[in-house]
Amino acid sequence: MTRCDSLSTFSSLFGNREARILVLGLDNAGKTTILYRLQMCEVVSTIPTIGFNVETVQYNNIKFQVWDLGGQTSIKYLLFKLCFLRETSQYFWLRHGLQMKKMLAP
Ligand SMILES: Nc1nc2c(ncn2[C@@H]2O[C@H](COP(=O)(O)OP(=O)(O)OP(=O)(O)O)[C@@H](O)[C@H]2O)c(=O)[nH]1
Ligand SMILES: [Mg+2]
Repeated sequence: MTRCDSLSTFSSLFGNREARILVLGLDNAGKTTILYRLQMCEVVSTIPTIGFNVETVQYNNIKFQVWDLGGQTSIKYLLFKLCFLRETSQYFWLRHGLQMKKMLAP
């Protein structure tokens, strides 16, 4: 899927407006890779995200503010709270099937 294909899919969800997207997932799921793939059309090498990355991605008339939240357990539940408390247009939980057990662990 190209960058434009991906953004076109997102834009069909939001229509013509600004949108804030929260990308959630376990560590090493590929969240930061997706963020920079959308923004720069490149697959960049990443390191584990401490805290978050936030970038703006423009596509046609739509401005996406994409929040990529580090998946480390210590901040995972804080970020969940943020997700529900703040005004967020959409959020995505990025997961790998083999990580379900880890996600469900206390
Ligand atoms: N094979 C494969 N590897 C991927 C893919 N997406 C990301 N990776 C690799 O997975 C590793 C982790 O990617 P990140 O984007 O840093 O993962 P993350 O979800 O941001 O991780 P945290 O910041 O720790 O929460 C990197 O080595 C990426 O190159 C994918 O679609 N396929
Ligand atoms: Mg990351």
